[in-house]
Amino acid sequence: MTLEQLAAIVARRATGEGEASYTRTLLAKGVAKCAQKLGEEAVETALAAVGADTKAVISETADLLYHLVVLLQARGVPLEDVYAELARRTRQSGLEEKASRPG
Ligand SMILES: N=c1c2ncn([C@@H]3O[C@H](COP(=O)(O)OP(=O)(O)OP(=O)(O)O)[C@@H](O)[C@H]3O)c2ncn1[C@@H]1O[C@H](COP(=O)(O)O)[C@@H](O)[C@H]1O
Repeated sequence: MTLEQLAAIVARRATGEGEASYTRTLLAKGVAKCAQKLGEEAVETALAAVGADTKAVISETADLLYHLVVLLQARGVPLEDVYAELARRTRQSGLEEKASRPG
């Protein structure tokens, strides 16, 4: 499952009718609740990262990424815009690398 696939599922949950969905319930609570959940999952991921249980790191990271995608949906920010920002930074750091190389 990629972030794009997850974002597509989350977007469908946001607009779709039908059976109960954790995602739809969370989105209905608004941006502040989604942000709070993201913060909680970030702390849980950080705590897992300094522990010994690698499976916990993976599981908490999956929770974190899911809640990040939900928050972006709640704020109306497309994943593509985040990718574009990452790409912009990559180009910049590439130029800096070249500029700092001797010769
Ligand atoms: N990846 C996830 C995912 N990761 C975590 N979670 C849910 O996130 C919740 C977080 O657990 P917590 O104990 O922190 O939260 P809680 O106490 O239940 O809720 P709060 O009262 O704190 O808000 C759990 O209910 C998890 O099931 C997820 N729920 C959904 N997805 C994806 O979203 C898709 C749509 O899911 P539904 O909206 O449930 O259909 C699924 O097919 C998955 O791909």
